[in-house]
Amino acid sequence: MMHPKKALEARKLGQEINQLFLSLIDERRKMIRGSGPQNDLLGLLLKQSEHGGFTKSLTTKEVVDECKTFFFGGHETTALAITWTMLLLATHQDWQDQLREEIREVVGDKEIDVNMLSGLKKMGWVMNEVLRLYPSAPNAQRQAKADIQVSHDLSIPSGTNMWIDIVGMHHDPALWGDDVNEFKPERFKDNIHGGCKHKMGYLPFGFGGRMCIGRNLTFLEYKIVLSLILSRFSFTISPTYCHSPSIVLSLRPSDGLPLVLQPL
Ligand code: HEM
Repeated sequence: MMHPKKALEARKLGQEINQLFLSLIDERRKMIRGSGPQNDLLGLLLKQSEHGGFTKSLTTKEVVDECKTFFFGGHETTALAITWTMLLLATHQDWQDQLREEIREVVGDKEIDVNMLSGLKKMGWVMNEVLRLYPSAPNAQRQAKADIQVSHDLSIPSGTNMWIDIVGMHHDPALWGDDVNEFKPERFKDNIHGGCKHKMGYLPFGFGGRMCIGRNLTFLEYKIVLSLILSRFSFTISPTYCHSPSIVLSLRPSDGLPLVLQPL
């Protein structure tokens, strides 16, 4: 249970966030009346909230909730994936060089373009490996809708809430082998599961019908941001860095990630 003072603070913060989204929604509604709907996510949600469509209309509270899900689900997860990548590239200069070389080959002197991103293959392996070692979303949740008989001595009663430990699965030597804790992006070279012995053992974006809806956008953002950084700077880890990953909903470095950047 949360300390009452903390609970009060959390409630106040929650209200502030709701208020912030409500004012953004209000502003956007006024804009829509002036210049018509906009086809970004908020524009589409508001169109649905005002005109319904095939399904029922969304209430303003539901629009606020959707905004919160997308904002919190979409922002920090990608930012953390890039953060942990910076750590691993700072401590694995060979991979930093390989990615820079790949960017030179694929992007060259041109401005980066979305059609180039699929050519950044090694960067894709690196992202997969970073999300294996440091999954930004460290667990997924499910509720049993019926009694489940997992094995002869394990049954899960209907209604049980389950936390699926993604960090634990991604660090299980029985699934990955003795080099489980090593940074080896080449695991993903010819294998989308990274060579994991169980096809459900690698789940950075969850699974099934509720799998992360933003995963393709993440790959896009990740590759663009990383290409821009790598083509402008080389970097090493600052001597003040203290390795202390912690789970506060997401998996983050508790004392930040100080780096030493060198312009190229
Ligand atoms: C590295 C980046 C990301 C990671 C690791 C990540 C991970 C996850 C995970 C583990 C889930 C739960 C899936 C499940 O329960 O099976 C999830 C759900 C979700 N994610 Fe992401 N995510 C990322 C980026 C994004 C982005 C960029 C967006 C949107 C802009 C986004 C939007 C969502 C939404 C809306 C859900 C809920 C889907 C639903 O319940 O149907 N995520 N994500």
